[in-house]
Amino acid sequence: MDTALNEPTHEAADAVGERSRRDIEIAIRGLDFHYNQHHALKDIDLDVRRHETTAIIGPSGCGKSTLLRVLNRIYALYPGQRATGEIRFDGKNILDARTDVAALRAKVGMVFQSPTPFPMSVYDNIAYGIRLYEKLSRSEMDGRVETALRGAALWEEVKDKLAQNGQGLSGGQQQRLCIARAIALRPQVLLLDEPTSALDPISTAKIEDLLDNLRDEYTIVIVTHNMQQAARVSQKTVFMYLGEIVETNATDEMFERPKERRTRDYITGRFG
Ligand SMILES: Nc1ncnc2c1ncn2[C@@H]1O[C@H](COP(=O)(O)OP(=O)(O)OP(=O)(O)O)[C@@H](O)[C@H]1O
Repeated sequence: MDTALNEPTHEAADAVGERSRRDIEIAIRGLDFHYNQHHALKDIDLDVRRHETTAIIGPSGCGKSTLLRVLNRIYALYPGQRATGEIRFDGKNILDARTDVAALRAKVGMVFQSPTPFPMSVYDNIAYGIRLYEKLSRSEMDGRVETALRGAALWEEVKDKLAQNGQGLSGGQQQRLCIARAIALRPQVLLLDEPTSALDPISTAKIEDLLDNLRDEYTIVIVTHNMQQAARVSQKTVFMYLGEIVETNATDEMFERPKERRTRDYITGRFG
């Protein structure tokens, strides 16, 4: 009797299942990716949890950037690149041919390895993308630009230089400008492909702090070669090797008690 009383009811178990489904921002199932004949991602299954930072690590060429590029379908700009399987986001499979790719890219923003500000003013770097999607008054736009720059921890450094060319900022400031540009569109997900690899340690620390704050509002997926960085910024880590996911785990677990020998070898620097 006691046991029966202590066992969770089906309703309770369903409620837990429902809650954990709601916590998943992106559910990837059976994802394969080809660059023409090259099979770069093989049968990937992964849940990306909401308001968490997921780090993707693994040796060069294992498919980290490819996986990131599939999540906002940026690959679709290139002929010969194709993805099959399912990536469920916002209740739809984004690989479906009917997906509105422009709307998807507004919801799933991307920041690249090298800072890529547009050759225009700091202000217009932010306003440009917003204007593609929304018609705002000048004062509304001013507010959105300021909010985005504050969100990227850049406002104090550029508030008196909004008319200056964005390409004239320091490398670290340019990368935060790119983050501001992405969050100005109010995305749900931010994808970052080695965002600090071109930056000095102080700029890197600023971006890492920023990522910690951004997690309150966004779901973040970051590709990094730097294992200390993965350990510092993420809650979940994915280790990839030769186009497959070898291991996915809570970041602390992954670095303290890797389950797979290949993960252990990689994080202890035996290959990669
Ligand atoms: N445009 C392309 N055409 C053909 N093959 C490609 C292309 N881009 C990447 N690949 C191949 O796909 C595989 C995965 O590449 P990807 O860039 O995703 O790896 P990665 O883990 O991000 O590597 P790195 O850490 O060096 O950036 C590699 O074998 C790579 O050579």
